[in-house]
This record gives sequence, structure tokens and C-alpha cells, in this order.
Amino acid sequence: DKPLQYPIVRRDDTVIDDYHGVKIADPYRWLEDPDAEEVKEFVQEQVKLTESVLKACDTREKLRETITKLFDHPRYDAPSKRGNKYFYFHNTGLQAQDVLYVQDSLEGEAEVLLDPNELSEDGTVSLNSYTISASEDAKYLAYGISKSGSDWVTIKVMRIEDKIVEADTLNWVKFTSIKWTHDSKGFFYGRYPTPKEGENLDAGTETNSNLYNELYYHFMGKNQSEDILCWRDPENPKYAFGADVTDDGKYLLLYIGEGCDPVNKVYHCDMSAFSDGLEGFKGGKSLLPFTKLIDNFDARYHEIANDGTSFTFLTNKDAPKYKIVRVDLKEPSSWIDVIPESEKDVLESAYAVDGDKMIVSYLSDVKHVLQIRDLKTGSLLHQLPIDIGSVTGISAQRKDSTVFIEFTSFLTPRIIYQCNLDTGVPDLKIFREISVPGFDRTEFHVDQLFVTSKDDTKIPTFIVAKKNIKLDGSHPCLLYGYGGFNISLTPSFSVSRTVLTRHLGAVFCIANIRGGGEYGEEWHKAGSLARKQNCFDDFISVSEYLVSAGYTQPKKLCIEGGSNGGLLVGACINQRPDLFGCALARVGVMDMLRFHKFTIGHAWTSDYGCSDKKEEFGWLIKYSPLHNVRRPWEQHPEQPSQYPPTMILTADHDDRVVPLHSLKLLATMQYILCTSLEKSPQTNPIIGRIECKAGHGAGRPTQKLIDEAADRYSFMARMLGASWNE
Ligand SMILES: O=C(NCC(=O)N1CCC[C@H]1C(=O)O)OCc1ccccc1
Repeated sequence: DKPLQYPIVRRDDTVIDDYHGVKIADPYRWLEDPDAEEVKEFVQEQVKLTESVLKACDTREKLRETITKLFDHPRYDAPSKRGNKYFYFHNTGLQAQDVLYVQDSLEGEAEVLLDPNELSEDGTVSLNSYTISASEDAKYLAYGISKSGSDWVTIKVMRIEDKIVEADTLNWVKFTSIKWTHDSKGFFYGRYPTPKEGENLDAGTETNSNLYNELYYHFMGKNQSEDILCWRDPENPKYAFGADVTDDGKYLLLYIGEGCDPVNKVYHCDMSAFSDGLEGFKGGKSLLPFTKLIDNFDARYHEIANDGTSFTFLTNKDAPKYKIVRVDLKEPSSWIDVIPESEKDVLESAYAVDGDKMIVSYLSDVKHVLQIRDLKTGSLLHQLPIDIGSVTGISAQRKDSTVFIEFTSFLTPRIIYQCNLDTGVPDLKIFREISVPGFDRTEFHVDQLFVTSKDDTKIPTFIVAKKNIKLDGSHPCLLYGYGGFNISLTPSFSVSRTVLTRHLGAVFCIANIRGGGEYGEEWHKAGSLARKQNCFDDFISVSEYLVSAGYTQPKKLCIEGGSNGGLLVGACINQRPDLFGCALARVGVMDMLRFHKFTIGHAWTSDYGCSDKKEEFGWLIKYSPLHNVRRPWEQHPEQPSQYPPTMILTADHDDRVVPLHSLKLLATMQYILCTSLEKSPQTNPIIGRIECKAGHGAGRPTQKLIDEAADRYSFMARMLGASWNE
């Protein structure tokens, strides 16, 4: 087909930065201002170009229709018991946002408690978080709402008995949980300072850096201006604060983090020592009096339970695959192991249940294993018999003897198990099973392979495909990856992926590359900082394996990733443009020299490093997608290849990874590969899909999710030459 008409975009060649003596041009710096008319025009031009390409993708409507139909099935999440009531989310199928229900008993009549779909016409207002006041009765629902997918949250409070929404409204809130004191008089939450300059700096389109986080306590019935400032640390503007109130209502725990590494400080405050609760701290005279238990960033500590001053923590201190430890606040330097570190498996989470037990979840070769253990001794009581797959949620409280477990896998949409611990041997009963009409799991097969990477590291790789495919290299293949921030890609069910494998004959793969948490902190570190290139080597090795083993061939292989995974895709097409038949880079981090300047980007230096430092600039400049676009036909004249067809996706309210990353890479690729040449060998399209009134992904309404999937995968289908079969 005829070469695309790309817009001619202004380059400002006067913008040249000096990084430790190295001059780096940044001609599209002007694309960093979301409010500039010129940037809005750039976006409009790209939207038009992309629409013209998508119109020619003939599976687009079929995909939209089939994904919509398969998506239209009732979904639930596990119930949570709070006080004397149960709470759970439910979606009838195509509702824009899940709805929060409440019931007096598991069998009782459920009623709608909060329906976010009523908060906006187009479903773009979402429920970001919620917490029920923790006293005996479930008195209040405190909840955070987000608009257009932004990370900014407005906290509201509803009285549960009559569903009246109180006047209390808290703004400038981001990245926080909500923790009630047990007297239900109020709750702790984290926020950022109200900016001095103009308003509209919490729209979700601004790029201002989020620094100087603060911890507050809100009294019900008061104005936010009367909230108590509990903690802040002006000397350390990158610090972020999290609070927790222990089950006995006595202690306030302060977690202090500085970035995204699994490391934090832990301070504690005995609130029972305050004569009249937190009232005494009104007027902001002083911060709360904390005692420092851990005052360094050597490890992560997460509280599991306490009995008086004896505290049980999950930690990775001297245990990169984590362990459970105990300390008495009265003797803060003597720690004992309760569950020692496992040789092979990662101890991912633990919850106190049934008074004297805990349910622990291990990740073992990227699949979850659940155990019941004695809280005091750590000894193994029961192994819970769950299938190969993922535990995506555990709903448990120490005072309850019943636990709810959310399970999913590639071929299991979701099963919610109910586990009663007060009977001798705990039984796993199916409480609810999500079924997807039209999905027949017997048509598919799942494998887990271990692919050898460039340095001989074994990379776990899941492969999902129709049964009995021939390994003749003929299949379109979608390879998905992430590789960072200690995040593990475990098996999950996806409607759109099911449609691709069923109707496009696609093979779907997940590569558990380094940088994730699949094998604990060593695996995470092996794909971070100076070793970030391992992520790309791993992903490229898995790609080469899929070709050599006969699953697919380069021109039928599509790679996809989001956010840090968008960086993965951007780096891999720069390094091996010949290896892929299509690339989908979603909300990617593409400018590795400037990411730390925008919103919460400064927190990511724990994985990436920072160009402010000479050595770390040296790491970043080598793989930064924006700075490594080069003409393949000039690099390797012997094989005049070109970049694969590439779709770069972003959204105007993405204030996690601001859109400038994608816009600058798009302009750079279109210039270097296409518009700067009279006649360019680059005939594969390089396009941007820029969504409006949408953000990084969380809270995206159902229709927008479906529309984007239809666009992404119909582009992929056309570029891979995949045809639709009923
Ligand atoms: O930024 C993240 N998480 C990392 C994140 O969202 N990243 C990391 C890279 C790009 C993007 C992604 O991959 O989703 O969470 C917010 C936060 C707030 C306060 C302190 C630490 C973290």
C-alpha cells in the first residue's frame, strides 16, 4: 500500500543539553507542554493519521464485536468482611465501572452501596480505593474517586446505614491508603501540598513533580484545613508516607519509602498513650511522636500481626526471597525468624487469620502455592490444594476463621474459594465461579518453558495456544513482557487474548524476564540499574526461541508491553528492528534522560538510575528509546530491513507516565525513519494512538478498554497478515 503521509513536525534544534560533558539534542522538547496549542495540533494530526490506518484494518469491527460479546459476563471479586457486613464488587458484564455491594450475610440480600457509574455520564469517574471504618459496626465507607484515569484522588465519606454522603471532601490526594482509627472518629491519609501557583494542577494533564508528601489525619465532620499534620520530612522531598493502624487499634505504624524498591523505614506510635485521642494534636502544633523501629532503607518490612508489643513482619532483610520475622518493641534489636527464607520460592504475602494462624502465599516458578501456618511458630499446618495459576486476592482478617481466595489462570477466568479454618482440615469450597459463555477451555493448551537467555539465565515463558498446533513457523504470535519494579507477570485470564488465539490463530506468550519479582529481589536487581539491558536481552532471546522452535517467524511476531513494558518494546525495536513483525508500545517510559522530572517519575530512579549522575547517565543513554532510533538500512546495509509496524499508545490524563514520552518518540521515529528522507525504505507504519479523557490504565471504563483492544489488535492482525476465522 502507498506510503503514509506523515505530518511535518517542527524541530527545535536550539535545545541541546549537556550531560556531564556530553551534548544531547532534544528537538521535540516543546512536545512536553500538554497545554500548548502546537502540541494539541500535533496530537490531532496523529489521531487523524492513525484513524486512516485503523480504518483499513479489516478485523477491527469483528474484534470489537467479539470482545464485547465475550466480555459481557457477570464478574465478582471476593467478599470482604468488615464489622458485621460483607462488601464486594460486581459487574453485570459491560458496566463501565464495577459496583460496590453490601450485604448483612453471605447468603443475605445484597444491595448497591456505591455505584461509580452514577458519578459520570461516560463512566470516566472511577473508584480508586475504599476503606470501611474498622470498629465493631461497619459505620463509614471512605472512598477515593479519580477522574479520567488520573492518579489524583478526591476522598469522600458515606454513612453506610443510610448511604448518605457526608460533606467531608479531601483534595490533593495521591498514592495513599485510607486507615481509620477504631473509634471511627477519623482516618489517616497521604497527600501532596497545595501548590502555590495557579489552580488546575490536579487535572491529571499537568506534569509537575509530586514531591513533599505528607501524612494527615482527618476528623469526620471537619474541613480538610483542620486536618492534623502527622508526619512530613522537608529534608527528603522524595519520601512517601504510608500509615497503618494495628488490629488492636492501639498502634499507628508509619511506613516511609523513597522510590519503588522493596525497602522502607518503620516508625511506630502508641496512640493509647494519648489522653484524648488525636484531639490533642489539633492546630498542627507538633507532629505525632513516633519511635523509630527501622530507620534505614536496607529492606522492606510489612506488618502481619501484633500481640501487644510483639510484632510479626514480612521482610526481605538478608532474605531476597523474603521471610517472616518477629521483634518485641521493648527489645528492638533482637529479631527472630518465624518462617525462614525458602531456598527456591518467593514468600509474597502473609495474612493473620483465625486468631493464631496465618495464610501465606509463595510464588513458585511463577505459580502460587498457598499454605496455612501457625502464627506463633511458623510451622506448616496445611498445604491448600490450588491448581496451577495465580492467587490474585486473599480476603482475610485475624478475627475471622473464614478466608476468601481469588484464583485465576490462562484458562480459568476466576474462581473465588471459601476456606473455613475452624474445621479440622481446611476445605476449599467454590464460593463463586466466573464463567465466560462461549469460552471453551478444552480448545486451548498452556505450556511453561524455560528459555536460555544471552548469559545462560533461564527465562520462564508461558505459551497459550489452540491445541495441537504444528510448529511450522506459520502462527501469528503475541509476546508480552514487563521486566521491572519487582512486578511478576503471573497467569491470568484475558478476554481479548482469548479472541486472538481463537479467531486469529495467534500463539500468546508471556516472558517472565529479569527486573520482575518472579524469583525475588535478586531477579529484580538483575534487571535494574546497570543491568537493565538484561531485560532486553531476555525478551530478544525469548523472541528468537519462538522463531527457532517453530512457533512463529519474525514477520508474524508482535511484541507488546505497557509502561515499563512500553520501554521494553521501544528498546527492543531499536536494538533488533529485524526480529519483529509488529510492536505495540503502551504508555511507555521513552525519554530515559528526563523521566524523573515529571509527576512521580522521580520514584523510578530505584530501577533506572538518574541522568543527573554521570555513571547512571552512561547506563541510560545506551538504551533510552528516544535516543537510540537509527535507520536499520544504514546500520546494516547487507540486510536493508526497516522498523516493524509500530503503534505507540498514550492518553491525555496519564499522569503516571506522562504522554510526552510517547509523543517525543513518535515524532522522532517518524522523522528519522520517514519524513527526513526523499524516498524512505520505511514503509511499515509508525503511528500513535492517543486517547482523550483517559489515563495510565487504572479505572478505564469498559468500552474504552474494548475499543483500545480492538484498535491495537486489528492493527497487529493486519500487519502480521493474520486473517479472521469464525
Ligand atoms: O510510580 C509508581 N509505581 C511505578 C510505576 O507506576 N511505573 C514504573 C515505571 C513506569 C510505571 C509503570 O511501569 O507502570 O507508583 C506510585 C508511587 C508513589 C509513591 C512512591 C512510589 C511509587
